[in-house]
Amino acid sequence: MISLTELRERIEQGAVSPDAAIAQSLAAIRAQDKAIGAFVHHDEGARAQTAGPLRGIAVGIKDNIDTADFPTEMGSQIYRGHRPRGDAPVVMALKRAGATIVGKTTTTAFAANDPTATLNPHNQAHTPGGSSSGSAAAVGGGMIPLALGTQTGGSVIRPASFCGTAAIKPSYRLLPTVGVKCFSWSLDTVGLFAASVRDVAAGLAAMTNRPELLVPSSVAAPRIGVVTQAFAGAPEAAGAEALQRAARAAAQAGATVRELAMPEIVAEAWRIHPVIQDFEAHQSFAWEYGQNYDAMPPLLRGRLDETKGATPKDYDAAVDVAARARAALAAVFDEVDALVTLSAPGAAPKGLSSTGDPRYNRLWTLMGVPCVNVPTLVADGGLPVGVTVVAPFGADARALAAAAFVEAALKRV
Ligand SMILES: NC(=O)CC[C@H](N)C(=O)O
Repeated sequence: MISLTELRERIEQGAVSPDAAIAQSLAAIRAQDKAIGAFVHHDEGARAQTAGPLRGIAVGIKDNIDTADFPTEMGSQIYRGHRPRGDAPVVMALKRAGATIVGKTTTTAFAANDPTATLNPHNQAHTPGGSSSGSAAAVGGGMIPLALGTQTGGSVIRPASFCGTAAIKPSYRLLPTVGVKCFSWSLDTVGLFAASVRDVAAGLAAMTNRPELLVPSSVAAPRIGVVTQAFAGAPEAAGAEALQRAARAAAQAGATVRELAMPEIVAEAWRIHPVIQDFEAHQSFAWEYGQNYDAMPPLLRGRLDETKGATPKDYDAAVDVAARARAALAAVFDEVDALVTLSAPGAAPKGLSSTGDPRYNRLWTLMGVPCVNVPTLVADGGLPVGVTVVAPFGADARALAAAAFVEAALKRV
């Protein structure tokens, strides 16, 4: 993978020019993307900017995010050739920080569950995950140092785990979702993929102009609660092993580590995430579903067919559960600094019929809390498996620092 912070250091030292850094990514895309299929469109003529903390950094943007310089097709034939007039604010934030947008990365149609043709860069017989399939595969495959994705269920953290990249799903609304195709406005969150936790932090700090998000050179050992999310069912062997390994490594590095059960209302929030997602999706996709039914992606359409009966009363009750669960989860953090949990049930599933299961991701999306994927082990077939580090709402710096601690601890075992 291309490390953003290492590349930036080389650019600052004059060892590589910003244009050469962009050219390196374009060459990597040319060499690899025919096989992987991470990009929908990319610009062979992309050039570096001359100033800004992200100068020379080639970025891929998930194709459900508006760009003026590339079509934005949402992974759906309904939007074939669609070209927004302007850039989404998150794209402008990258440009203002000096980054170069080199292309648009594949998304499952409307960031739901109908798989793309993108392959996992570590093992082409497997899915890269979704819905941010192209962003995870492009960073994991060493084509670009930074990419944007979005998460409504588990669409940033899970593909990051499957493709062996670090990633952050920041606190809800830290990054604006204006100009992002809406799926569920209570859940949709823009996230970042990069090679390491420090790289992700550097990207987010530059985009938001919040240097406090950078990981300090030394991180104090955190108090960690390990959460198995038993309410979501048991993981596969590789998922369980990743969680154990991360917990053990953190403890050996000096962290206080203990298993933590979630309050019942938090488990209840896990159950009702789909009620909120699907009720809002019916409104978000009212035009596509109502006027383009036949062209809708089949899995998303089927899901909307199944959930047509949901009532405002069901939705309001779910919103109430979510609010109470957020308060209960905040209290959990009186006792620990961060949680460590599963990023996925196991390694990336074989084949391209599924992008994997978001069951260990969706609770945290609904809670709005920052989540960082830390690559943890490599399972059979060369497939990576990560864990998720979670911090309280608004404590993105703490999530990143704790994740960097776990990442460094894993390197020592
Ligand atoms: N965009 C999303 O996060 C929702 C898609 C789906 N629930 C998933 O996580 O795979």
